[in-house]
Amino acid sequence: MKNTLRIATRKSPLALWQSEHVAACLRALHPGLEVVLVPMSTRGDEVLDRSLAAIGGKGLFLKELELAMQRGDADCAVHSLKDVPMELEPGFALPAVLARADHADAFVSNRFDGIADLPRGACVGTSSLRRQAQLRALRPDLVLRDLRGNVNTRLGRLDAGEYDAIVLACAGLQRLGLESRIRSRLDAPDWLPAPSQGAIAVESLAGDARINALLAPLEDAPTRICIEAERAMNRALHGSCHVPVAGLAVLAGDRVLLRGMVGDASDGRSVRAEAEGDAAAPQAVGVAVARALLDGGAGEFLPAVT
Ligand SMILES: NCc1[nH]cc(CCC(=O)O)c1CC(=O)O
Repeated sequence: MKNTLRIATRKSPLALWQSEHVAACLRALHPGLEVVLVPMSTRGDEVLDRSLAAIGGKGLFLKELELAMQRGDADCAVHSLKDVPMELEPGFALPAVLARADHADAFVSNRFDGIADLPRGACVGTSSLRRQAQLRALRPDLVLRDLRGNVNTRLGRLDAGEYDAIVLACAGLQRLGLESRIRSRLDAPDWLPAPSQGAIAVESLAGDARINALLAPLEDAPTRICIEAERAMNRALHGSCHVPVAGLAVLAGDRVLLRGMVGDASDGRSVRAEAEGDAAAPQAVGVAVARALLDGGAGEFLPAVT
């Protein structure tokens, strides 16, 4: 068998950048390995006129890529980890999470430097319930409008004057060479990103030992610790793109500190909690923060937690 590894990827510029990045890392790690991309379209990319929540958000960007792996048309898939559901489909694994890039959100505008500078009633574009909840909490007067599509599409609509400002992930802008569009970083502790924001993960068939051995050296251990805490919190809250859950873990030596937030996108009320624990057991920290959030009343903002 030829020494080849095929990466299934979405076709958006950001997805292609991320997959090319993983391909370049793999070529450097394994001289002689031929690494090719298999670009494909997913439902999440095609349906742009409805919110992700309305078309059944969960795994929307993954399904077609997983089917390609199951058919044997691809060996692995590259994802933004924040778009990966908390529970993978049976038979799939995440053998590698790469070193996290910038985790923060970006305030992007052609006229204003930050949220505090927006005039009363200004219009901000974002379809993320998490971003909407945090904007509402800071500025109840803002008009929040949906904004979907890939990063370039969203910037184009800002530039066309449809919004006074939009919120995007810093990591996506940086990867696409658009860092100069960031007017200010929205960062912890005041503003929290999506769990796993800024981290790239590689998905594969759990039983594919040859591929998983090739992917293993891409892993970044500190990033894995942080995202395990964030994803355990999100899992315990039944978090998904239907739910405004935010969270960020940071490592300090052998300790991991996790901050979490659950909010209401319509009225800006929110609950926050944080916990610290042993970096050897990050999921316990995630569960502790989820419990503290629920004790603080977060259940009211969550559809399905029992
Ligand atoms: N929801 C789409 C998405 N998924 C991952 C990123 C950014 C890159 C990352 O978080 O790693 C983006 C764009 C955005 O939120 O602005």
